Amino acid sequence: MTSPLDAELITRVQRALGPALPGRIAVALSGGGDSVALLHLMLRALHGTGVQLVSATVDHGLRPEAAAEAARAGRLSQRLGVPHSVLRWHGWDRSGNLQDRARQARYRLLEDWARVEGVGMLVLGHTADDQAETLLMRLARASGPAGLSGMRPTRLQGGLILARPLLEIGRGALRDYLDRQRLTWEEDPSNLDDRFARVRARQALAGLDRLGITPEALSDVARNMARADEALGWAAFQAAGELSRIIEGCVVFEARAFTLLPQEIARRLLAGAIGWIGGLPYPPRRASLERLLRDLRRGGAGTLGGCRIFPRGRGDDTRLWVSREFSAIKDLQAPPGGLWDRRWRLEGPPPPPRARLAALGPQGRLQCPDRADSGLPAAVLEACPALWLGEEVIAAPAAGRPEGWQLRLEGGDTGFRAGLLTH
Ligand SMILES: Nc1ncnc2c1ncn2[C@@H]1O[C@H](COP(=O)(O)OP(=O)(O)OP(=O)(O)O)[C@@H](O)[C@H]1O
Repeated sequence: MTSPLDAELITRVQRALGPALPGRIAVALSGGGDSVALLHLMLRALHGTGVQLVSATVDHGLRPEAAAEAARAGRLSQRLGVPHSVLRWHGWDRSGNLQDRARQARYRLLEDWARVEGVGMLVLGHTADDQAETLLMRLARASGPAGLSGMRPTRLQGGLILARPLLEIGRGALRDYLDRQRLTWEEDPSNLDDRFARVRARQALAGLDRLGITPEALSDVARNMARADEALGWAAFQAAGELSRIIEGCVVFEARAFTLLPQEIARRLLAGAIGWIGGLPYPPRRASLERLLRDLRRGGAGTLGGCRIFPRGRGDDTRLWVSREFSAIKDLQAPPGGLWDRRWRLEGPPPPPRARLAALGPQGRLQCPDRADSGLPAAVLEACPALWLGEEVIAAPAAGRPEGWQLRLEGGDTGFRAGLLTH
């Protein structure tokens, strides 16, 4: 018999998973209470669907008892009829922040394993309490709507769906479930270590309850913010369609219309353009972007994230260019057929031996007598790729010297606009 409390949890998990399920789903099983509850609830939520469940535990090899814990998690999984794998991390080279490195390694190991196993969805045991702690930590960083959206319930990562079906369920309800099912779990000692911001956030949350700031309320805030963030992304996408063009890999805005945009939309467009051109792993910081926007609104220029941002033209014809910054790529080289600056290829006849791709730069620009015909600003030309042999430019298609060569933007020029929807 399924109790009403259990039935409600199962329904909430089913609703979070959605109707379109892949043939194989994997549970990231740390062995802690949340993911043990997740494994058990997934089994019941998927009963009768024909979906095959598997699980894996990452042994980071950082605590002596970790291997035994992973083995215990494995035995529990097998006992429930769910095939289990242990994934070992050997990679810490004592550089960087251990927690961060371990987390990145964990996600990578789990994702790689899931792909090999033919898994379409990997589920993680983050709860409403984890979400609330994340939100508190982001408040401390004065995040905007994107940051305050917290962790997303689902995310597509290289063809694999990462899902968090417990994200709106409190840890307390899960502990009660574990007790009712007589399931046992491991306590992670780092959960009590208040050197970690997350642990301090958890302790602070206990005091906020009296104000009605509960994990559930914060998790609702995250959901509301996610919707607002999505709408802002959509508005930025629309605005980009109306007032931007891609020219030689630069994003070019109509300056007047750009300065009339709401600040948040202008900030997103600028962050999107800089992210796309500069290939940054993280968007530029909000404060730097706002400073730059203020300068641009006054007719100024600036550099940020390996890009140069400047106005050109007069009156209503003024355009705002976001271009690669020459000094950020001046030492970058690639073989002629290779990818240069992550996004450019030069296609053409067989190149002479020892030819190389590099930025045209100020020296190269002077070797292109027809450069003015391109109508491109000097800063743009200097940051464009050219084919060099020693000190000589042998082709620079953007600067009026194609010599049978063509520049191609890897992935086309839709990346800028598409990125506005996903960030
Ligand atoms: N060692 C592990 N092996 C397998 N899955 C794990 C492991 N550690 C964590 N997970 C998965 O990640 C979920 C969240 O755990 P935890 O909050 O410790 O991880 P995290 O990835 O560090 O979270 P965050 O990204 O919020 O820092 C767990 O419920 C579980 O599904």
